Amino acid sequence: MKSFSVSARDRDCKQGLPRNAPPPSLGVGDRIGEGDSELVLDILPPELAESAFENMRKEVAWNVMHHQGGEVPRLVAVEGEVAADGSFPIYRHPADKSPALRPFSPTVSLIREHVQKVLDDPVNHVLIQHYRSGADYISEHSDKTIDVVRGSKVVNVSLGAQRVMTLRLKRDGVQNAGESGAPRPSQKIPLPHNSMFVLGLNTNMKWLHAINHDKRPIHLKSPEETFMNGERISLTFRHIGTFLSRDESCIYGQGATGKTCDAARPVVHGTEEAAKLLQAFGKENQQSDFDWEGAYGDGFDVLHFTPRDT
Ligand SMILES: O=C(O)CCC(=O)C(=O)O
Ligand SMILES: [Fe+2]
Repeated sequence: MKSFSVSARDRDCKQGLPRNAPPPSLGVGDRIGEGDSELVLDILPPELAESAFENMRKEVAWNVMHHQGGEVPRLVAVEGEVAADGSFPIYRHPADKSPALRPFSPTVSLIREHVQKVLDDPVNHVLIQHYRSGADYISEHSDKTIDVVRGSKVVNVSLGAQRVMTLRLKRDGVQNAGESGAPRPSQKIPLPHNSMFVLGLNTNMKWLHAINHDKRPIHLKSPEETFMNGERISLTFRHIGTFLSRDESCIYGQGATGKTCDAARPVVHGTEEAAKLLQAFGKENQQSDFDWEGAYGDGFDVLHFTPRDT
């Protein structure tokens, strides 16, 4: 992908902004995060961008997802590439239970083709999220990379109302943090309709990202922000390297203990394994020098997590 020079705004950010300065608003051509992330506009041809939202409303199997016993504040769906033998990719992250993966639906398939062309890399899994209004949001987090093919990038396609992606340096990455209470550098990236935000794994390691809620009254919002009645659909495409067998009894690949299809092992249901993986997820959220090999390298064969841990 293209790389961009450091903008004046970013230099300010790296040197530490005055305590009350608002975070810089970044876009195309700016250095975002660690410089391995970028915003791409007009990712889909106009006809597809125009029809995709309404088609996905009908074609996608929307679910309510739970985390720590409560409903997450947006609707979600999971789709992916199902192999001839029925095996399929899994993306594990702290949720009480993720929706079942379905094969790519027609409109999502078309979007995926454009993403792969622009990214010049394959993606085989998508988490689709419907932010029904400005009240829906996703809390600050790092994407969990146990199952994401190492060195690949995560992509967020935005359709509908413009929302803002906020990046914030992890606490342990801030110089003189602690007693002095140094402010944590933060960046805001408005995500317009028909754009693609590319999250590099280095940025994911050092920064947290969120779509904060936006409860401003409608008259304070721009036409871009009230487009589609304030609703937004995002598609988070990933290249996943961990797979489940058709009947979900066996697991193999990058994030499992058996690294190849032949070495597939039974899925583990033990709470101890789940607690260990949740602890590793917690580290990935907190540590800007997260040791992937140390935390995930041996692999985990658990699928479901209990509500209490992370
Ligand atoms: O909705 C978005 O653009 C962000 C989604 C996200 O961060 C995630 O699914 O991990
Ligand atoms: Fe994310």
